[in-house]
Amino acid sequence: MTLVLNQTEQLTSGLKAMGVKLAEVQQAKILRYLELLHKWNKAYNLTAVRDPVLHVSRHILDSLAALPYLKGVQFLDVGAGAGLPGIPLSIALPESHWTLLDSNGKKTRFMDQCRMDMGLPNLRVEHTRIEAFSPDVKFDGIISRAFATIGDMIAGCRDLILSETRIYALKGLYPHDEIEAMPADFEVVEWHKLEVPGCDGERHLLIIARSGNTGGS
Ligand SMILES: C[S@@+](CC[C@H](N)C(=O)[O-])C[C@H]1O[C@@H](n2cnc3c(N)ncnc32)[C@H](O)[C@@H]1O
Repeated sequence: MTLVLNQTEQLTSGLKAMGVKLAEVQQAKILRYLELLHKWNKAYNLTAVRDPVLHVSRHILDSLAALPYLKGVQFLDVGAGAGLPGIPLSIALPESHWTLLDSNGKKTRFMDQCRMDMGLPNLRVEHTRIEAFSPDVKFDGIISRAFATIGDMIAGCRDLILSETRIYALKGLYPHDEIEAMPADFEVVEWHKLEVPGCDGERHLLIIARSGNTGGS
């Protein structure tokens, strides 16, 4: 009970500090996700962050920090693991559609369990390697956190990246080397330094697109 209260308070104050408004039902879904993550992490090793007190800042608020910069309605989270950042973002953006993909069956089963338990009709889970994925939709945005270098992410997703697709890469330190090594037909169109309550260290969001895509909608 104490745990839930702590997480509730942390979530409420974190969202307020970030200027993110979520309805009560959305906040309840996020708290239920935290509960499931804590429960199944013990058995399935879903995230290296073991302390549930840190899950709010390191996982939920960190994921939601990308919220103001997302454009479009159809998103793919590559290497979503336990559902990050895709699950918090799909809860915050119920009108958009989210495909959460991972090659690890334990993790996709967990995400599917969350989808059913929490009632997330805008979420779809794919158990496959990104290189083998052939979707039946076009993505406006492809997002990842802690998945791969920018170059490897582009290589894995290349066939899914249309001229108007934006790639969102959540990073710790500013990835100078990765940007330098990026394929020549891609460019960084936006860079945002993120403030995440409760997270020490730097957080960056790089928005990348095929050259010539300014991201206007
Ligand atoms: C370090 S975890 C990050 C998970 C999550 N995005 C997060 O921030 O907590 C990287 C994930 O990428 C997945 N992965 C690695 N290579 C992949 C590939 N080629 N296709 C799909 N998933 C992959 C792994 O199974 C793992 O769950």
